[in-house]
Amino acid sequence: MRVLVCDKVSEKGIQILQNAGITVDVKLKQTEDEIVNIVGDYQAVIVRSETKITKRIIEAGNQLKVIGRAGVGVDNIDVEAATMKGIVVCNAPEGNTIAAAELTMSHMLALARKIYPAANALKGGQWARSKYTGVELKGKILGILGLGKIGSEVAKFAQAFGMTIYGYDPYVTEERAKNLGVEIKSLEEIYAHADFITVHMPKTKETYRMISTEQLAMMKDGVRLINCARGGIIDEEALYNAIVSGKVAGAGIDVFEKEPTTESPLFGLEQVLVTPHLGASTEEAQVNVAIDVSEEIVRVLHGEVVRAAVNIPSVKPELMAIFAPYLDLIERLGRFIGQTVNGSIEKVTISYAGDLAKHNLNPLTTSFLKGMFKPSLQDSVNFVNAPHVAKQRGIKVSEIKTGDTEDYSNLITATVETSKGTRSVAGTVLRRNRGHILRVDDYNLNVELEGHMIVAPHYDRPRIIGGIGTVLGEHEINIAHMHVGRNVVGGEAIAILSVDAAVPTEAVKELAKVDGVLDVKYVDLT
Ligand SMILES: NC(=O)c1ccc[n+]([C@@H]2O[C@H](COP(=O)([O-])OP(=O)(O)OC[C@H]3O[C@@H](n4cnc5c(N)ncnc54)[C@H](O)[C@@H]3O)[C@@H](O)[C@H]2O)c1
Ligand SMILES: O=C(O)[C@H](O)COP(=O)(O)O
Repeated sequence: MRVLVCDKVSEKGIQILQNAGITVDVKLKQTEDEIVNIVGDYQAVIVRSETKITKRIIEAGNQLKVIGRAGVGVDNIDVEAATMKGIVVCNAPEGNTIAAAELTMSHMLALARKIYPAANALKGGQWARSKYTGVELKGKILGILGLGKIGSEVAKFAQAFGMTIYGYDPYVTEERAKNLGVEIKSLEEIYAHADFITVHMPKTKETYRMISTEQLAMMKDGVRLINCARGGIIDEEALYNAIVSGKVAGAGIDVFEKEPTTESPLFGLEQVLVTPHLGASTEEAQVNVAIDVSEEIVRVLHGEVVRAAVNIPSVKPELMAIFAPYLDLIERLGRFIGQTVNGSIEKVTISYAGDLAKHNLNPLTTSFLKGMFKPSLQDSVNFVNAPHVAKQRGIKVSEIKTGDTEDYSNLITATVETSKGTRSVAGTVLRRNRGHILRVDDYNLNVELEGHMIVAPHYDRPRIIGGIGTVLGEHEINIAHMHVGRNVVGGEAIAILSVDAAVPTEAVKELAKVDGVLDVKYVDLT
């Protein structure tokens, strides 16, 4: 296995990959074309924020299984293109939190005390004390937009300086904010009252230029702004104008709309303190993120559970112990359905009953979809792209949590509606963690979901089962188990056979001709 490292990462991470038997090629500062030419030889790529992993690169990466970001932001990776190709995108979400929060505080303190212009003046030969009188943080209001990992750390640091913290984050509860000592406020309230405002959210359609001329005008005179998150969240031109007009007293900017950059009107203003995207650039953070992303890449390449994938649901290890047998069961239910329905699939409803229903069931539903598409899409569908394949095909997927476990500790029922009808299967995990199918449509049964199976709805009358046995015998296929489910004597019934070998298409056709057999499907669960 080979990993291509496109941006500078700590040796500690590279050692982890090498110790796992992975060949590591470090090729820095490559153009898109250069990467396109070589990426086909690699199963994994590692980047920081410099190298852009574009759709072209992803399309050329025929063996790519994972793109690792040694850091937080994945806006330099075309995650959608990776997802559609079934490539895991993972990051190192925690390793540089403290580094970025400390840089934010550095900017805040430096702005408050005018350290940058004062230092420059002194080095330029001016002993100008009164010109560089600053303000204190104590007693001031800090507005934090984005109360995730870094925003939360900044809140803690700033409280230690005696600041009052106002926070805005539509995805954070009042309870969590209260625990952090943050007062949740609207954006308007923050703009009206904050002495310092710092942004800590990802760059999205919603956050791009979310602080522009209109918002700056709503702010308190003399406000100081900090952006150590992503370039473009604060509109650079609007900021420039607001500083020149005197509305904004200062700004600390670590990230820019266009990177790298060595030219910006902001660089000409002494009230602006700039750093070249140094938020994560501490020795400690670089070791942390390199280790985290490398371990994640080893896990992906070894087929283990991924912890920090941004495009698949990750499962905590303790939950994984509960989920593991059900992930296997539900994938098999999906494969069973995928091979037994007629017509094109329009809707999938999965009902979960029992203790399982307490958890986020996204990984289980994804596993079902992966299994359902597997017979038609083979290896082009995986845990990463299965929900997107469903969406792309216009298939509606929903989950229901119910209480009725029918005496099993957990029961999963999947119902698939197609252009030609509905198929429903229910299953659970029984002895030795084996997945069992307990119901097909209205028929109750109990069959282990494995190996080669035949599903044959038929009329409940003599000689049909015998006819099926004769055909299989003629093809030298041994029957291991057989279960027949029926609801009304003489009505319709279903036969589910477990057989010891693959059933050739010819045999399936012959089985379908047995008088009284309504349909025959061969299910391969090997
Ligand atoms: N300067 C650097 O070198 C550096 C280093 C690390 C991280 N970062 C960047 O800092 C930012 C925050 O990183 P993090 O690790 O704290 O991420 P995080 O995911 O833990 O937190 C981001 C927070 O932003 C919130 N959010 C999303 N949209 C929002 C909106 N419209 N308004 C308000 N809040 C919103 C989310 O709910 C979340 O709580 C990211 O953009 C990351 O890329 C920069
Ligand atoms: O999102 C991040 O983790 C930071 O922006 C750090 O980027 P870097 O790894 O290029 O320093």
